[in-house]
Amino acid sequence: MSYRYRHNPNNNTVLPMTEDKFFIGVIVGFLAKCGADFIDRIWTKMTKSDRFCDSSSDSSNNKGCNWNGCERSHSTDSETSCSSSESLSSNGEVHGNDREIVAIQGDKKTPVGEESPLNYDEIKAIADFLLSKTMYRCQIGIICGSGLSELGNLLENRTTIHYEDIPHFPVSTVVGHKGQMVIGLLKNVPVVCMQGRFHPYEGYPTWKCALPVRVLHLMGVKSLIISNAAGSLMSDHRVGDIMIIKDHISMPGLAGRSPLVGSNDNRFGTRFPSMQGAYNKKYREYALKIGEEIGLKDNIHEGVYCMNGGPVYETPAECRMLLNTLNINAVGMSTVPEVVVARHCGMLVFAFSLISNKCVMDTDSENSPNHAEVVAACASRKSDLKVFVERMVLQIYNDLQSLPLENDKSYWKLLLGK
Ligand SMILES: O=P(O)(O)O[C@@H]1C[C@H](O)[C@@H](CO)O1
Ligand SMILES: Nc1nc2[nH]cnc2c(=O)[nH]1
Repeated sequence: MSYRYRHNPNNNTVLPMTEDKFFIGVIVGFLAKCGADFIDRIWTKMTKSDRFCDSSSDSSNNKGCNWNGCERSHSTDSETSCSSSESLSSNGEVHGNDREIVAIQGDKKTPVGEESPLNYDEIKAIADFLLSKTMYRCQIGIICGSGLSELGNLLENRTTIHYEDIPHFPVSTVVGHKGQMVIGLLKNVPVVCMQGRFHPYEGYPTWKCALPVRVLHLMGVKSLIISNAAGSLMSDHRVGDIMIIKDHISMPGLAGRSPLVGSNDNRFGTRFPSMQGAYNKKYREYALKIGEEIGLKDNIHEGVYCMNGGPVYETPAECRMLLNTLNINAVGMSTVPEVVVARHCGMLVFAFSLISNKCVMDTDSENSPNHAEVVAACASRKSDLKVFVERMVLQIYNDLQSLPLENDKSYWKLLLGK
């Protein structure tokens, strides 16, 4: 009988063992190692990249990961791979990689944090994709606020593109935001209309809330009509009134959440854009005039809009502060990132709030705002808004036809005011 020797680490001796026992030991050791590797691979797959980037059945929530976390092919950033540095917390709730942070609730993923903005080429690719779906070349864009999506249904001969079918695009998660882009004719004017927007409280960074504006810019849009639902702080405003926005205060912007945070691409605009005259004066004058002409003289106002982060509505104490200290007229949770990005790239902006509720100033009041009322208030004004927006589109379109050519210096003077 031949012997092999085995080291006993307990007492540092060498024990003899028969050759057949030795080979059985080698085979058992080999199988144990393979088993451990296999389990390790399965565990890694479950907890890291595959689970993080897998497409789940819920398209509304996995989109951010699929398009933006893993499949972005044009990025100049070398860290686009989805398995770069994700981590799973012990309670399984928050994952992150260099691209984005995703909150997991059950099997749904919501983007909650940092992700680098799309670059020029990526945004151009989205614009080209959308242009390939239509023969219209639109100079006017419309963004519909909560409950205001009906405006898009006015378009004739329209093409509808759902946000989930647009590469790199976020998806709408808020009631009253349809989540689709329509391109067609409004009073014979080619118009592109966003039926639904994105808000920071949905988990989107502000650059992503404003991403569609850059897309519209690269599609050729020159003037943007932006609508929102807002709570009014003014005693002379009524639910259903229109407030033409003349200026804004941006709570997220002042807190460092500007949509322009990050590297600046001069092809879009300058590093330090001015927001002076952001809300085009001529357009505001047209709107007041049109409002009067269509019988809304007592229902149309001008004012300053404040963007809050939401999703909570303001407390009565906050409402008193916004009115008495900051002189704000109406408050909402959107619009400003879109305006900032639009002005950065030289678009002309007209924005208005549909007053959907009166802000409650009294701490002991029984009244409180809710989203169903907000959406209903906007819907109840739809026929007036239809006429108002149609008239604005015609007026803006007429003006655009008399704009100088883009390579003329006076073009940029007109657009940027300098
Ligand atoms: O998208 P907008 O600003 O029109 O929607 C407002 C703000 C919140 O999203 C929602 C609150 O009711 O309405
Ligand atoms: N922040 C805020 N947003 C709104 N959107 C519609 N109404 C309101 C409101 O009262 N406050």
